[in-house]
Amino acid sequence: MSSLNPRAEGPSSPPPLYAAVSGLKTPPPNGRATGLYNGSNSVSPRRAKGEAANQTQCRNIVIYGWCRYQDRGCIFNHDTSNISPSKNPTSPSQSGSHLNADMSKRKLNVESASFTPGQSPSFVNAVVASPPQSKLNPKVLEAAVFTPRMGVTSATPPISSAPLPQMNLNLMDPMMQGGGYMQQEIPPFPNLSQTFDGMALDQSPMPPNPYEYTPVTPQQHAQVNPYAHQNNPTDVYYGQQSYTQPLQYHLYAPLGPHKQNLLSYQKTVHDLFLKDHAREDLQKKAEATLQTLPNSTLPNVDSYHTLVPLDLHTPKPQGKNAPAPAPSTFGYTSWVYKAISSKDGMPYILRRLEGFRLSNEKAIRVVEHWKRVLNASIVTVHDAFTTRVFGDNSIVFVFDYFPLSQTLQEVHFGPNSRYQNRHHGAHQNQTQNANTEHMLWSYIVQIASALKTIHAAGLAARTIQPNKLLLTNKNRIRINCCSIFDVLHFEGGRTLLELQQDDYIAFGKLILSIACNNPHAINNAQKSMDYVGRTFTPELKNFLLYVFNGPANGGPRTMDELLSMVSFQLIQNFDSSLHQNDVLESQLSKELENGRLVRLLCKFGFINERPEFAHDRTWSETGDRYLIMLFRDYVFHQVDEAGNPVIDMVHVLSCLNKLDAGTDERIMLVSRDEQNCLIVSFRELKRAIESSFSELQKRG
Ligand SMILES: Nc1ncnc2c1ncn2[C@@H]1O[C@H](COP(=O)(O)OP(=O)(O)OP(=O)(O)O)[C@@H](O)[C@H]1O
Repeated sequence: MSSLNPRAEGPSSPPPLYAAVSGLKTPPPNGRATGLYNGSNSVSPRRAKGEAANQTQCRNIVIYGWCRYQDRGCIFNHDTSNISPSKNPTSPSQSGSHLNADMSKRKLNVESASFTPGQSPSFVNAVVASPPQSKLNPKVLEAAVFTPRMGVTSATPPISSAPLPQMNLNLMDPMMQGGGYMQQEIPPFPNLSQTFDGMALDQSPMPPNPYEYTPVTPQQHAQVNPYAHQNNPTDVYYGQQSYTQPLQYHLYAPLGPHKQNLLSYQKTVHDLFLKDHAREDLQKKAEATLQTLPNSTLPNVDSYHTLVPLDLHTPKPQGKNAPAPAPSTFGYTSWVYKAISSKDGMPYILRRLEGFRLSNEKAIRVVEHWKRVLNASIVTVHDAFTTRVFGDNSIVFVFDYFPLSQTLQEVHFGPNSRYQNRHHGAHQNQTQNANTEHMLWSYIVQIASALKTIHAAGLAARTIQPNKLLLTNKNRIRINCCSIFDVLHFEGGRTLLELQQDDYIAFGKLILSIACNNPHAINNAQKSMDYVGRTFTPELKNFLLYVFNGPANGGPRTMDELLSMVSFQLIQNFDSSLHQNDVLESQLSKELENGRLVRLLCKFGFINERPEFAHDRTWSETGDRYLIMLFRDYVFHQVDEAGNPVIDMVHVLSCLNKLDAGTDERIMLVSRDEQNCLIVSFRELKRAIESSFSELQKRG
């Protein structure tokens, strides 16, 4: 992979309080490395033949100035007197901003060795803790941290009892630290086994040894899979259970179902977001919901305003002398409006029946019963009232609104139906038949579920017909206009049992007509049933025979009997809907954090390049702003070795997510003139952005 350098112009040398590190390896390609450097010379320096171990300088002393194993069996020499102060990174004399004066001679260039992610933490420890102008052999800097082999294992005290190096989380405060990032004791890898909710930190013993060196074979180098969890302490992002990182719920997690033809670590940008067709569908629905009618003369009705007529395909009378329109299913001219409720701001459907006079007050109270009937396959009715705002006596029913829904009449038998070319008895291939049957069973299960609820509530649907079933999504239907017939025919004189039995027959007629793709299939019932028998499975025919003829014993049809007949289909439909749920949840998870990222980008935008503060030293030259500027380059302005812009959305998203999560992963920021490098964690960057933003707010 090619090495990437930020552009060689723009923000150059940092303000002095940031100590720089020069002569480092090039930054990670695309900055996406999640691990730490493991240079090519990462093997431990060997002792000269014959040299006693206790004569060999302990490498932890050389690098860190101390060895945590000194009193616990480390067999190497811990005498610090022969180490020059310049080699001791904790020496105050070496800290501070003046370090960067000499040390940026070696520029980064494309010849620099590339960064290899996922390795030992030694590199950053070494680099951050060691002043670059020291006389240390660079190989020492690059060497893996040395872990002494303990003499007698059984006598070794548990690691947890050893004092851990003191952590100072206030890494960014140059006053406190006297040297910016250079002087920081790198906190050990988070020890603790954190509970899953990320709240309680378990301070129990046995933290992992942060300095442990895990050898990596060349083969492993070649096959580094950034998503693999190898129980390696450097895998802080991909193996979180084992570590005490706060739970990284800010990061996008790859929920299934997944594409099979990609390698396990490959992703496309589209994989990170909602599928295009789902987005388009939702956007169209949102647009339809918000649609208004320009220059509308429609009145406000009760507490509903912004009426938009929806049943435009049905010709309606225009003007006083226009001929009377054909009565609707309900025997009255019917109007369907989308309207917004001023009570809750939600869209609803108002179905107005023109010229209806309510003769019995009790009739409209039936709607109260219906309001309590809740089923996913029923369009819920919310209210009913009479009104004269249209200049006549009208009754209005209020229903849930499902944007861009169509009736089954329109979908299967309308002029624009995609099923219109299939005529009754026309030859269809096996796949088409299987698809049609799948759809029919889906309809059957949903209607049966709705009828079960309705009948159990002591009501009858009375509107099982193609123009009163709404298709609100693929194969997703709902019974519409429930309650209307109950109000209109309140004193109809028919028993509940009769009405419920009628529901079964209407159910059968609907399924038969869709199966035969003919709205009048029932007119030639025998021929239609023969067609169903030839084309579909025997279960479908048996279902139709049951709803048309009733049980063999001549008794009334019951929902329980019907449901037991279709139980296998119920299970299959349930399974499909669970799959669908999984798909939707996976889609949802992709959009989960978008708002968060937009907020983060807004903060970036507010902070960066503020011309009015360009000459304000307290704003433009303090460390935070410089750091944020370099980070902006790191995220957005990467170039390849030929100087071409690298447009890598995944890199941007991954950086922003880690930034917002404030992870401890460190990255190297390089000034545009390549004179200065900073090694900084996302946690520090997050703190810088937060403090800059709050300072901006104070000034605002
Ligand atoms: N609850 C609803 N949510 C969204 N749109 C609806 C709803 N109810 C009806 N519609 C829309 O109104 C249109 C007309 O519905 P309607 O029930 O009046 O059908 P119709 O074929 O005109 O029946 P009728 O002959 O009884 O008037 C439907 O195509 C649908 O787009």
